[in-house]
Amino acid sequence: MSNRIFVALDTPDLQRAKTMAARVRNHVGGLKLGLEFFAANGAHGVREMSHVGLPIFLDLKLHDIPNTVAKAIQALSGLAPAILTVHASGGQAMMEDAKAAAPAATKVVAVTMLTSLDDNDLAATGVQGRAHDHVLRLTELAMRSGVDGIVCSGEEVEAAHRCWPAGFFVVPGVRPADGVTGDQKRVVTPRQALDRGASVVVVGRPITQAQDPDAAARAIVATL
Ligand SMILES: O=C(O)c1cc(=O)[nH]c(=O)n1[C@@H]1O[C@H](COP(=O)(O)O)[C@@H](O)[C@H]1O
Repeated sequence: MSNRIFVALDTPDLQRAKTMAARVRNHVGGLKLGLEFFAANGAHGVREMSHVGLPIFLDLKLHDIPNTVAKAIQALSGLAPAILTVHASGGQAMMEDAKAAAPAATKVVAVTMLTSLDDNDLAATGVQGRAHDHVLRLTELAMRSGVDGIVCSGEEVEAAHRCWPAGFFVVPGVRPADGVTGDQKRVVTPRQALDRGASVVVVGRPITQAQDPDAAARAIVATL
């Protein structure tokens, strides 16, 4: 994949997602469709977006008992996304069953700790220690379970990559140097994320909420 930017099309509006994809398709390597899009448009919407001709990252962050996650993935398998997310905190058996249920060509990646959380948020959930250590523990668990990789922030990706050299690393929560962070807390630039070992970076609002999304996407690509 020459362009390693996936644009997050976080909208419930299929037409808006199509229009945005058409505007930026020459500047990004793939489209990420998440809960907001899927709740409104379902499998039909994902099929429509696949006509754009870019790899689809279906980000549903599945997190349930192993049987339920496996059956959900089987139900989605006709969509054959390039990338699909589950939560690493669902545990090893859940990740093993998720990988077994997914089409061979789909990379199953496990979300470690959301980029919208910091050390204090982690403590509030009852987990002792730093975000960095929590991410590395979950990275090892994901690696043992046989999934293809993880989602983490740019703050941990270098260490995670060292611990799992063959892993596939998705880094969201990236912002251009002058970007508004919004609800993201563990933030780096797209360039830093890739330099530190990200396989792909996810960029949403810095492109989709820009006055000129094509120019914003081009400007990010120019920094890489
Ligand atoms: O799995 C993800 O893609 C994800 C994990 C994570 O820890 N943080 C995170 O922001 N994301 C997703 O990445 C995208 C980030 O969007 P922006 O903050 O608008 O760039 C959203 O679609 C989130 O759902």
